[in-house]
Amino acid sequence: MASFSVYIKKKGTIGMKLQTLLQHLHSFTPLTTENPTITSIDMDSRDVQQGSLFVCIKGFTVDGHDFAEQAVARGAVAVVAEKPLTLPVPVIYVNDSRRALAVLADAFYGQPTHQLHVIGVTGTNGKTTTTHFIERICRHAGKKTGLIGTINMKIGDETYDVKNTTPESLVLQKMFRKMVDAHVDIAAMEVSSHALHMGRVHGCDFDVAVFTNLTQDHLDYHQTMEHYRWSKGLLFAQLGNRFDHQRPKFAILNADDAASEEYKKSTAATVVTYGIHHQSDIMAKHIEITTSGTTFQLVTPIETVQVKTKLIGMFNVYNLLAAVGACLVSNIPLRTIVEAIADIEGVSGRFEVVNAGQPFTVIVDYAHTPDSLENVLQTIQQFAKKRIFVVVGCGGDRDRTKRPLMAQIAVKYSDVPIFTSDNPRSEDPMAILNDMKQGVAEDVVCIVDRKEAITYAIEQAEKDDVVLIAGKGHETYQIIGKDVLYFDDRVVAREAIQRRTDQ
Ligand SMILES: CC(=O)N[C@H]1[C@@H](OP(=O)(O)OP(=O)(O)OC[C@H]2O[C@@H](n3ccc(=O)[nH]c3=O)[C@H](O)[C@@H]2O)O[C@H](CO)[C@@H](O)[C@@H]1O[C@H](C)C(=O)N[C@@H](C)C(=O)N[C@H](CCC(=O)O)C(=O)O
Ligand SMILES: Nc1ncnc2c1ncn2[C@@H]1O[C@H](COP(=O)(O)OP(=O)(O)OP(=O)(O)O)[C@@H](O)[C@H]1O
Ligand SMILES: N[C@H](CCC[C@H](N)C(=O)O)C(=O)O
Ligand SMILES: [Mg+2]
Repeated sequence: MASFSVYIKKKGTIGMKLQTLLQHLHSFTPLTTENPTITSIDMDSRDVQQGSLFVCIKGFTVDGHDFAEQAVARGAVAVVAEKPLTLPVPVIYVNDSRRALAVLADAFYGQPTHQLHVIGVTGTNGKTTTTHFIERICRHAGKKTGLIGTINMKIGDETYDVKNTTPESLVLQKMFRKMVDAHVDIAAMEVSSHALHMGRVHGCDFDVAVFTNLTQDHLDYHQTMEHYRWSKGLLFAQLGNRFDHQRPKFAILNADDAASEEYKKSTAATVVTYGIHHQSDIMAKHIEITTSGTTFQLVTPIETVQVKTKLIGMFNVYNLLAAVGACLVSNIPLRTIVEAIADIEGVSGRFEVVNAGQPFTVIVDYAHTPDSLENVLQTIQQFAKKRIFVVVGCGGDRDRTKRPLMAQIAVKYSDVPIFTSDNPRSEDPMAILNDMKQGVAEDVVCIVDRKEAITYAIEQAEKDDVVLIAGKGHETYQIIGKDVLYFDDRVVAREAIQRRTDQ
């Protein structure tokens, strides 16, 4: 709360004196005595308006320092930089401008996470699903909620577009401020390994940290599984190292995933475990999955209750257990949680059924990792009466080593695998398909155009078959080269079904 008193809000604009703001950069001795009023902080020169403090970030693509002059021309009154710059406004030099940005943003927006109950969810798969479950349970309990993740950011019903699963610190702190101003009680957010490693969440005062699972993804960025596991572990290691009984911190860990042992050791927070196979604080027992839903006995330290949900798939039982753990330590009554779970429909693009009256089942799912693809296909195998088709591709400019693995899984668990493009980005779509083919011995149908691939599957499918369209889920675009083209698996599938019906 220290800086809250200096956070000024007048006539719709906010402002803070430069010298006051700089006091938060503790290791820094200001070289300037100038003291302009800072009305915004920006990391993108194109967003700068009069009164901005522009922070130069060395990116993966370009160097923000190269845009400092442009930022000043647009009205920046001070600049934070790592390298010498000659500018007509004060320049504040720091060793690490991304880290400085996190500190400044937290201070500028009045340390909003100190005034919110923040639940962070990390793990390879299930972050979006689990945060959405937490949001729905909290709403059912009458709480005003905030949500940050892959699909969008939300305050109550209001939605905001996102570029990243976990945005940069500046975007995050601004959103948390908005949440505090809107009287949000609980915010649930996805915390990606990239964000943890790049320090996008420095300054976020999490109350609860949740771990879903760890399997292969993002080796393009992390290089090794050890680095990936360690990066995710930062959420637990940074969860506060003191026992503030007014504001206890909790780590909710998946006892069935080996990485939890490491995370348990790295956190000083109270650990609550959940699981199905290993003894844990919160457990699901006697699980029964049918095509219309799942029931299980939910064992908690409070009491054991029966749970009924419309969701299917063992992975969703795990996601529910993670959400139950997060909500219980956030003081949501168990009975309310169970009531809410009974109402939960799926999450957009996650095991989403496309029904246009066809005699076979079409499912769109965001599985884009080997483990998620395997989980989804295993779930489909449990209810499929006839053949399973899978239309799948792998993203360009992403972990190449997962391509042959995903291909192998598609072939292993389906009768008709069809390899196609996901988001090729800057890569040659044929080269991605070739990487996939390296994983399989036999010839697989390859149709580079995703629309054609989906259409092909739908035209071949017969009564009681299941068509899984994997990888893009809720996405409403396809990135080919630098072009972001409108594309929605659900719409393409529906149109293909319609064309077939009309024939
Ligand atoms: C590899 C990576 O993480 N890149 C992130 C990075 O972009 P970048 O380094 O390329 O930025 P840049 O374009 O070089 O720009 C550098 C600086 O110059 C500034 N600039 C640039 C142009 C200009 O005209 N003026 C200007 O000031 C930029 O605003 C920026 O401050 O910084 C950007 C701003 O924070 C991010 O949006 C961007 O995420 C890109 C879109 C991305 O795809 N990231 C992926 C890998 C990612 O982070 N994924 C995880 C989720 C994974 C999961 O769900 O499992 C995520 O959290 O999203
Ligand atoms: N707990 C889980 N374990 C394994 N697979 C899962 C789990 N939950 C969901 N999945 C599968 O992973 C896909 C992605 O789920 P979700 O979007 O919740 O994950 P995420 O962690 O948010 O992914 P991203 O890293 O892209 O943000 C789902 O469509 C489903 O196929
Ligand atoms: N958060 C994931 C999403 C991948 C979705 C998939 N459709 C792709 O483009 O690879 C990533 O950025 O790696
Ligand atoms: Mg997500």
